[in-house]
Amino acid sequence: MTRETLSFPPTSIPPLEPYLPLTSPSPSSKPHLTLTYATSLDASLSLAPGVRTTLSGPYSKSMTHYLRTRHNAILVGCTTALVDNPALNSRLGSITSLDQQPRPIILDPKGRWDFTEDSQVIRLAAEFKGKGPWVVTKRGGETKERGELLERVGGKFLFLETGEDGRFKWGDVLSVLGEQGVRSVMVEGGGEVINSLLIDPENRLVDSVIITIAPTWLGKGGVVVSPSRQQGQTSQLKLRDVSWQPHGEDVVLCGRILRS
Ligand SMILES: NC(=O)C1=CN([C@@H]2O[C@H](COP(=O)(O)OP(=O)(O)OC[C@H]3O[C@@H](n4cnc5c(N)ncnc54)[C@H](O)[C@@H]3O)[C@@H](O)[C@H]2O)C=CC1
Ligand SMILES: Nc1nc(O)c(N)c(N[C@@H]2O[C@H](COP(=O)(O)O)[C@@H](O)[C@H]2O)n1
Repeated sequence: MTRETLSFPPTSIPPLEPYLPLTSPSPSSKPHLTLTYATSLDASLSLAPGVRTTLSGPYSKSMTHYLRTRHNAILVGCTTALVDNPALNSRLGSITSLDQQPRPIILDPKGRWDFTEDSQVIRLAAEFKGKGPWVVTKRGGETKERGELLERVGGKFLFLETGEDGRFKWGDVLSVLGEQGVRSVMVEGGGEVINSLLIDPENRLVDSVIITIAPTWLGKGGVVVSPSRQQGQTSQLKLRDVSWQPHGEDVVLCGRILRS
């Protein structure tokens, strides 16, 4: 498939800068986590689970590709990897080396992502247009064949234990990525990934939020961002240091989570 080449105007960078990871972070700190996704006016990420849905217009899309160059890694859940067959690289025309590409990370505790050499992210890594993905799984979620395929394109499996809910603790995910030298990660989705991140009790993991809001309603039945309220919770989950930036017909909301 021929992919487009994008450009992001340098004048659009300064308003984003306060929300982006430091270029020389302390090696001991946890990786900077930017939560970034595109949503409809009714908080949907897609029309339905399994339906890849374009929300970003051309300007906010190029912003996302710029953000991808400013993070060491880009993380999605295995349903997104399965249904979207995403590229997870940056297609900015200004990219000159593989070092500028983010490392794709797929959360896949049960080994559901059935990637082959034709999967976009694998093919692009083989063509040096993206880095080989790291698949975070539970022991038993890997196969020898998939491990070999990942290794051929510079990727690998990373192993973590899950809790009783079958999920990884987000703190463990960030620790294992930190041990691998990742200093910044942008989490793109999908719904389960974002909602599970937002119910973290202390909200100390998300450093900044950059959300593209598209002028459209997707209607009921979509994959919605709406974290479950914790038992007895009466407070709202709010943002601070908020800025709104128009990008074409979309608006980009930047902020940090207000900690209680
Ligand atoms: N508009 C946007 O910016 C984006 C839209 N999407 C859309 O989202 C939809 C997919 O979302 P969902 O169905 O909610 O699936 P998802 O992409 O969040 O993946 C869910 C799976 O990821 C794994 N997972 C999630 N959190 C985990 C955790 N804490 N520990 C361990 N494993 C974890 C589990 O295996 C779970 O079944 C797709 O339709 C996709 O197109 C996805 C990313 C961005
Ligand atoms: N920023 C943004 N806008 C949209 O309209 C989207 N549908 C998404 N989806 C996310 O981007 C991934 C696709 O990436 P590639 O273009 O294939 O590299 C998709 O899997 C979602 O994570 N994002």
